[in-house]
Amino acid sequence: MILLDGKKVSNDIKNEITEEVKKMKAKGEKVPHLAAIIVGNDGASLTYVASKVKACERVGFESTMIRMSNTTSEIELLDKIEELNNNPEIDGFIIQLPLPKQIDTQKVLMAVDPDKDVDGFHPMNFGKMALDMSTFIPATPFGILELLDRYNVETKGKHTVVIGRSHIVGRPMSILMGRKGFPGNSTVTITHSHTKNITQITSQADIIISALGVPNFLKAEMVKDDAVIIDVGITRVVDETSPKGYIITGDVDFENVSKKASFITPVPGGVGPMTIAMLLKNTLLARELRH
Ligand SMILES: Nc1nc2c(c(=O)[nH]1)N[C@@H](CN(C=O)c1ccc(C(=O)N[C@@H](CCC(=O)O)C(=O)O)cc1)CN2
Repeated sequence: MILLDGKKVSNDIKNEITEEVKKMKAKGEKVPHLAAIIVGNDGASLTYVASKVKACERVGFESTMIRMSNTTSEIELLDKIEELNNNPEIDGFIIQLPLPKQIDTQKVLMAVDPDKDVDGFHPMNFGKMALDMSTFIPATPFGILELLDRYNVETKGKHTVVIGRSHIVGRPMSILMGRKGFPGNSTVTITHSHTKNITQITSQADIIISALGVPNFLKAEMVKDDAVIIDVGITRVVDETSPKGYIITGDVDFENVSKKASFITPVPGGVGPMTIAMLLKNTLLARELRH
């Protein structure tokens, strides 16, 4: 079994981006600037945005974090988005998800200038991705493609089963794994909460990408020998004995599934760190497209 080490690969990517930024600085160019809007006080979301800001500092990007209260109205958020759309200093920005209930997420994401949409969530960018056009690919699926690429995991002609159909991971992942090129060219099945007899489907898969958010959902008996396992789950499970009071748990029963897998991502240290690295890549791309 080979561990797909997202922590290591994301560090490699950050080092590569740092070199690009040094070249920009040497030419007297302005460095990429990422902004992140966070609405509310969700602990996990605050951690992720803090990691994004830290990653920007590490590679030499500028960053701006905008905190808005939990009671922010949709109009107030749309005004802030308009401000960022029109701010020439900002190359790309994200709105950290999930958003509080009073805000229509889809409406908000559609308000982002597609050229600054470094999360790749705007329908125009999603459509471009589906049509194999060059665009911002959502960071988590982009990170998974990069991991498969850097570890030379064969995807052509394989059967990929995606568990979960979220707009952020499952849906784009299913499109990307089936597209022409590498990684891709695989035959994709997408499963969700209404899928019947899921074990029958997962046990035929060469590659399983689980983005369900149910701790230890994928058991060894659901997986065939030598399958490639990508675990996108990052659930915080209460654990009084750990210093933080919780442990991060993936969708995959790692201890048992890893004994059968050919390649597997750990949680933590797998797909999560790749998400941040690929957001930086998208921000670099946004900067290049604007200049
Ligand atoms: N606007 C967005 N919102 C959300 C996205 C996104 O891509 N754009 N994805 C997730 C959250 N996310 C980034 O925003 C994210 C999740 C997890 C990690 C990560 O590095 N996880 C670590 C564990 C960290 C921990 O202690 O909690 C790991 O897996 O090793 C990074 C980014 C939803 N929202």
